Amino acid sequence: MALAAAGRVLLQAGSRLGRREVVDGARRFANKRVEVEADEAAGIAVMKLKNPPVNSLSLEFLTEFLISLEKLENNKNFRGVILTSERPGVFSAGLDLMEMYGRNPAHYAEYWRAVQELWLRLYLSNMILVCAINGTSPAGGCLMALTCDHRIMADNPKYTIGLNESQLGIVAPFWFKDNFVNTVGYRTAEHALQLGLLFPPAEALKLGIVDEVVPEDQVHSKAQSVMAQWMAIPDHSRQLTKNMMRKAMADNLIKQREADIQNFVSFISRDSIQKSLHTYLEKLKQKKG
Ligand SMILES: CC/C=C\C/C=C\C/C=C\C=C\CC(=O)SCCNC(=O)CCNC(=O)[C@H](O)C(C)(C)COP(=O)(O)OP(=O)(O)OC[C@H]1O[C@@H](n2cnc3c(N)ncnc32)[C@H](O)[C@@H]1OP(=O)(O)O
Repeated sequence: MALAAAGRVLLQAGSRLGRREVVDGARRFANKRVEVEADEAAGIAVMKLKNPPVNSLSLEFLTEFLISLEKLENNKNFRGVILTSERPGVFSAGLDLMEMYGRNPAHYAEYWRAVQELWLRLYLSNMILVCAINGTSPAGGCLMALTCDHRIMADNPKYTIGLNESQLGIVAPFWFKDNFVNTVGYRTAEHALQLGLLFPPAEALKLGIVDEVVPEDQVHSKAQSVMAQWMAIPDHSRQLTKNMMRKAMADNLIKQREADIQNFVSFISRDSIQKSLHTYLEKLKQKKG
């Protein structure tokens, strides 16, 4: 119920944005920040993140992404989604720092609800989610990948993935942490989260953050072939199994969703945390100069 209500709010927000949907022969639809190549006959869609320059998860991006995902969820012909970036090199730079810096508490609360919604929708999706990680994927970008059923990363040592929040002076929320612990195990998570480590593909594979590392030009074909394997499993048994594995963790957030929002708002509003974010943003700018 809570999920459905939040979804409606996002849909309303989406229509307020007034984006015109572009339909290309029923096989492709797009809003400004997400491109969907939908092969209804095959039952597979490719969702490409396209929020330049670095696919940060801004409020507008989250709204558009959730609307696109919901369209696919509502069409029973779609059984699988491949998530990837329209801009190879960066899968996603994670949460948009500008949504968490210098804003007011009401904005922080609205933003955090949308971030929660993204995680819940992806984590509990009945569809098969395969992540084709064709670039760097820190923090919230890594979280998106962690919600998927299978992760394939491009074999480029320049790309990294992980939860680096502590390097920014912020803390990965408990549900980021739970998703990570369930993927890599407690000790690895404890170590990586405290240090805010980002891992290149070979190490990410060793730790189980990703399931496969393949040459960069094969990420998409590999994602398609993995999807074909998963599609061969009957939906009902796969979905019931997925739900059995994931429901408890998602319920843990659902039951304390409002408290989590309040925690986030009071944490992110602290002067010391705003100062840390300021320093980090300056560092990002200086890197350029
Ligand atoms: C007690 C606890 C209670 C509650 C929990 C509390 C808090 C939890 C809070 C939050 C959790 C947050 C999770 C996150 O996802 S935080 C985001 C982490 N992301 C990063 O650290 C990535 C930062 N970016 C980079 O490292 C690089 O940009 C890159 C490697 C992704 C890409 O490098 P490039 O060289 O290709 O591009 P840049 O020149 O660096 O960037 C271009 C442009 O984009 C801006 N930018 C980069 N990342 C972000 C971002 N995440 N959000 C907003 N903007 C971003 C960057 O500043 C440049 O802007 P300008 O062109 O200079 O304007």
